[in-house]
Amino acid sequence: MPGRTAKKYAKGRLDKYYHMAKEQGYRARSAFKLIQLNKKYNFLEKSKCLVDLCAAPGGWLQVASKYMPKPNVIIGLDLVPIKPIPGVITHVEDITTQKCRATLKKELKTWKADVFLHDGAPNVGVSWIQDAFTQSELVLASLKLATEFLMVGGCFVTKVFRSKDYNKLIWVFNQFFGKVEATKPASSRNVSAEIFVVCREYKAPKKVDPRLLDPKYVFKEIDDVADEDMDEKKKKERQGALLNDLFHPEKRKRHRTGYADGDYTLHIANNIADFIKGPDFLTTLTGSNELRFDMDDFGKAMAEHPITTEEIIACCKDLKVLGKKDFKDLLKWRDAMRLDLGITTKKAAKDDDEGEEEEVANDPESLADQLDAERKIAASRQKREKRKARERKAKQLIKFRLGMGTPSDIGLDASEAGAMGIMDGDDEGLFRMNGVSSEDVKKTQAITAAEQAAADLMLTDSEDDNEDDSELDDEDDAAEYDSDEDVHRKMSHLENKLDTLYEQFCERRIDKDPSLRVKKQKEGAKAFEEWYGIEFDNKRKRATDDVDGEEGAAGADESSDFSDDTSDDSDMERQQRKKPALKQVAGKKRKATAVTTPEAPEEEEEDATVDPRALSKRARVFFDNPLFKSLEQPKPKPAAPKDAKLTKKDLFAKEMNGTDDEDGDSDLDAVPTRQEVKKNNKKKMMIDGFEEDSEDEGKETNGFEVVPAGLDINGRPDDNFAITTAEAYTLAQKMVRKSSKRDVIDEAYNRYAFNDPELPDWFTTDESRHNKPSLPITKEAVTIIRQKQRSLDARPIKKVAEAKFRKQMRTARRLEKMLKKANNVMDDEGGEMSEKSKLLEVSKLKRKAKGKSDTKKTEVVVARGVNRAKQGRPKGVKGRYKMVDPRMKKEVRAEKRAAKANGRKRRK
Ligand SMILES: C[S@@+](CC[C@H](N)C(=O)[O-])C[C@H]1O[C@@H](n2cnc3c(N)ncnc32)[C@H](O)[C@@H]1O
Repeated sequence: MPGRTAKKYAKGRLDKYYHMAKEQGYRARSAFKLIQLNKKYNFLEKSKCLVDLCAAPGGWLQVASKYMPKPNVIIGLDLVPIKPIPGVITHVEDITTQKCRATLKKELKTWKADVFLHDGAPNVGVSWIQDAFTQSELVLASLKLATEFLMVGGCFVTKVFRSKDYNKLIWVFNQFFGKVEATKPASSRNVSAEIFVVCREYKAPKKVDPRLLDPKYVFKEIDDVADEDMDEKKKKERQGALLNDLFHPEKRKRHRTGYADGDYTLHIANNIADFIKGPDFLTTLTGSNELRFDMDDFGKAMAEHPITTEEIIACCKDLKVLGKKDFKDLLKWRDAMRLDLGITTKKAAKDDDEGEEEEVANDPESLADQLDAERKIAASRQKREKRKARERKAKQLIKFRLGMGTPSDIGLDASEAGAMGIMDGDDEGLFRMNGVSSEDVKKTQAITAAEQAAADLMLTDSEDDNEDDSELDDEDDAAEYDSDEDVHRKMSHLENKLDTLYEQFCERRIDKDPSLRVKKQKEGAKAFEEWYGIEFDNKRKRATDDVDGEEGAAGADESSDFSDDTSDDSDMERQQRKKPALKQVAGKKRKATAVTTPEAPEEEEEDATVDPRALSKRARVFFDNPLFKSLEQPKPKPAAPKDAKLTKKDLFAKEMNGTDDEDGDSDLDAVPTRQEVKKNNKKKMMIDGFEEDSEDEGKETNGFEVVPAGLDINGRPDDNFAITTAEAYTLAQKMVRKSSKRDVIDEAYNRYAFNDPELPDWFTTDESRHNKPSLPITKEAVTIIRQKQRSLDARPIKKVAEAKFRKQMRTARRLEKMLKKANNVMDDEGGEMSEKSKLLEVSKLKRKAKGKSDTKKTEVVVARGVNRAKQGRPKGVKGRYKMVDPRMKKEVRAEKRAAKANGRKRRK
């Protein structure tokens, strides 16, 4: 894109020297080149006459005028006019012409210049080679002028380009000057091929050899001499090197002496005739980008020659992309063409071929080397492909791990998947800590193993035998996870360890924190109650109260169930003997789904081992589910003697831990159906899901003590069972209607209801904080509950009522006393008091009893506002009063303070 390149180039030009030149008022950034050259060689300070060739726009002239001592003569010449600079003479001249010489002579007259500057650069537009050549010509032209008008010891500063002419120019300079130094000032861009040569101590020879200043001679003669001097051996060496460059361009050596000959442009096109006829055809071939057939008639004839194939023409169009074979074809074509044209004979051609073959054979890259190199390339390509395949596989494994692929994606077929533990069709996405299926375990292990293998692959890709290693690894992994039992064993071992550690952690925490201990106990009791019902807890409470009696002692023991295992055992044994059916309550909650049917036979009712009254509301709701109706009730088995010995706590612990014995099924058989519950309780009164047996109140029936729910004055269950929350109210409302009741029951089977009892403790503990259903509430329910709460709040609290009562009592006592005294006064047996004084005394006592003092209070009224300067009773004041003004109040206080202080002084 030319636009972009131009922009970039222009931008790159705006460097710091550009900005500095702008700031300091120089016309060109090149001014700094002269400043830096002068800084190094100090030629301006001691010169009085200076000639600047190719001076436009005048940057160097500005510098010269600034640094040269005054008065001075500064002459500037250029092809283009230079804007006037004070004290500087400028002319429009071509420095290569005689006219320019005449102008200069006219200006200088008999003077000789101290310094000659030349910063000429050919105007661009022609080819680079042409530019370079003209530059060299310009240099020689400027040198020619300098040799004519420079004074002895004078200085000549010129710009040259690092080209094949560079050394020749330096040689010429050395013929005229005592000191010749090439330098590149910092302000000269590195990308520029320009270099500045400072020639000092001009020798001013009386006779100048015109050939030294003739470009044709200077640049040609030396080249020809060199070619002639080149002996046969060197020629062969050069040819060999050129062939090497052709066949192995990647090994081509850089020309460190300067720019490669002719390598000035990006694209070099030469005439095909030079290649066919020229003696230095190899140089032409290596130094060209293109060999053109259209430069002259010879070329055109060559293009149409029958030997010239289209391939040859195509090859000649872009030589830089050709390979070894193409170059060989080109050389063969050249030989054939030369033979055909009669330039060479067959014998000479044969000799040439031999020579060429010899060169090729002498080439350091022999065929064996080439084969070796090619083998290396093939091996590295293979390695690269292997690495890429491994990386691809690893990526797919990661994808699979993230659930974005299938085992087939990672190149595992069914058997491999099986071996590695990846099961097809396994859609269980979640891993469980407990009860992990063998499939899950295998899958996890396989993924881990596969990931490990992938990591190994990624890490060791540089090794040749990596693949073998990884294969071995895979085999090892497969062998490692061959056995399900092994996997189970390992997993359960790990889980046990984890559980143990968690339990230890919990215990330590509870030991440290007493509040946690209390909480834990409460939770234990609550959980127990959740399952067995509140009766057991009530019994425990009662037993605690009844410590003195025999029963009380037993109860006390029972109450210690929660802390002492041994006492609990003995006591519960007794309980078990009494109520063998109790143990049948035990069973896993989730297993209980396989329990009873409503159509259970009559005789089985007797074996209904659990009294539903003993169950909590939650447990009953669970077992009352209509789902159980459809299940067949298996025949109950007699209670196992082992279980009979178990205590309630043991049973509870068993259930809470989810551990079960072989008799688990029989336990489950004992859970009663709703019909059984109804039959068992048909003589009993049901109150809000809790029963009361008035006859058996306080007694133990069917293994559980039945404690009646309290009733309020309206005969409704007391506050323990009252609807106190908006949730309960909403629920109750729903339960009234048949359809909504069904919904409630259905909704009760939610994810919160059936927690997997096999989940680890640490998980359930954490979950219990958040795993609660949010029950729906209605606006109406909220309003009712609020009103209820308000009415409750309106009632006086106990303490206030007590305080009021105490006050009343005190008043009553006071009145009693007063009455006694009043009676005494009235009975004045001595007759010392008059009737009037008796009345006065009685009324005084009366007031005293009421807590009122005799002395009337005097109200102090400040005389401000409406009362300011008011005579008589102030507004709105009854009884005694005293008018004061704010000032007086302060003065009175001050007086009091002073009096007090005086009194103290006097006392001292
Ligand atoms: C790089 S500029 C010189 C800048 C100058 N040194 C400065 O500081 O302002 C090169 C100049 O050489 C001039 N030039 C090229 N060929 C010339 C020739 N044959 N005769 C005179 N001037 C020539 C161009 O016109 C151009 O202005």
